[in-house]
Amino acid sequence: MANVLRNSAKFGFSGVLSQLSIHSRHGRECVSPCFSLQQRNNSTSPKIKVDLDNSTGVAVLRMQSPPVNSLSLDFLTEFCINLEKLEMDKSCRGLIITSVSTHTHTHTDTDTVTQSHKTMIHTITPPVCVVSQTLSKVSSTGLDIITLPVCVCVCVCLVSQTLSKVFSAGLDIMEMYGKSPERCGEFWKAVQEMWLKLYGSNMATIAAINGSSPAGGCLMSIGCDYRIMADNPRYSIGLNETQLGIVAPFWFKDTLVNTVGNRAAELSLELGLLYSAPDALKIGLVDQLVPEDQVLSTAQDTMSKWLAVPDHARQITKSMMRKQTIDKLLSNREADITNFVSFITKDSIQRSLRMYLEMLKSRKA
Ligand SMILES: CCCCC/C=C\CCCC/C=C/C(=O)SCCNC(=O)CCNC(=O)[C@H](O)C(C)(C)COP(=O)(O)OP(=O)(O)OC[C@H]1O[C@@H](n2cnc3c(N)ncnc32)[C@H](O)[C@@H]1OP(=O)(O)O
Repeated sequence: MANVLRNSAKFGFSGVLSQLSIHSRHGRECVSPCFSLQQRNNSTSPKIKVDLDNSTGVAVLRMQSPPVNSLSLDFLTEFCINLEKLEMDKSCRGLIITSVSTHTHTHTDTDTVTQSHKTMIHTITPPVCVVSQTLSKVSSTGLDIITLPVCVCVCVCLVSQTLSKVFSAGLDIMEMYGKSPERCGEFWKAVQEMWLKLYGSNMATIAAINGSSPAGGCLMSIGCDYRIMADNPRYSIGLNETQLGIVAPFWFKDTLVNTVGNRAAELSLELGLLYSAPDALKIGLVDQLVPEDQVLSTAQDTMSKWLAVPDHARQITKSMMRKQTIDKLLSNREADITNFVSFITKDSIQRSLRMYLEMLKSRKA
């Protein structure tokens, strides 16, 4: 654990703050007034909202990065900053990780809002000037000209963008597709950092899984001490990397083995299985199923049981269980980054990723 904390110190606040996103994948701007507003609301960053209840010592970290809480470099950086802050806050003993179902984003100055199926104008706060316009836009193929209705809002307006029913869609595939080796290396280092901080956390951690949680989303869940999942037939969870033509790294595999045992992990990884909530419960991938509207309250009740155990005893025991797995990555970090970069930049892997992305989009169409 100490190793983990020492290591994370390298990723100090000033360094990570300077990496904070200015643009999300969806081209939305996060300007500094938005950040300060979030701070007043006890949130520490735009893609993640954290509420620490000082009376219980329990923090709830809500992922709010539409459309699917994918783990981009920006997202991972913010996640690590938040974890680091909570870890250093002696009043925080427990952490619940979940996804919000609605994301509120603040825009300032002149802003263009495109009304798509995932975006709607939620509130417009006066003083505001709304001008209806027609926007001509060249599609990504460069062939079609499409016309979209837009509203141009001057001054301040609040926009609400709905998240899919996901906990997290895992690593942001766009971070692995068509990127330079340097950028891939930077991204992979952030993925490692997220796992090291979470798996090695001194806090008691509970994943309140209120949506689908494939691949990296599953890694985040099994990085916690306990998992409560919504009993919803639409949701699934698992390390499905092989289905994308990619391979789960050894520390993903080790975390899964530590959670469900060797045989279930072997089947699960080789076949790239995504489990329904009841099947995930059966193999021990999650610990408890509850109706969707009770996921967070159950996590809070469960957390009080975890916090009834004296911290030092729980932490030393956790370290004893996880240290070997953590140390294995710590002593192979650079080699793991090199492996990832050379694997992911291969033409054949890039082709697999492209086909997978196309499949995701065509499925929607
Ligand atoms: C031998 C040595 C090995 C060394 C190491 C090497 C290898 C690397 C290992 C890498 C490990 C990788 C881990 C990962 O996490 S990979 C990501 C895996 N994730 C998935 O497979 C999930 C894909 N997504 C879905 O299944 C669904 O989107 C959903 C999460 C179930 C939600 O479904 P739904 O509500 O219907 O939403 P849509 O499918 O319509 O998606 C909305 C938009 O979001 C885009 N999307 C979805 N997932 C991702 C993602 N992971 N990254 C980026 N973008 C994503 C989707 O395309 C839609 O975009 P659009 O609106 O622009 O069309």
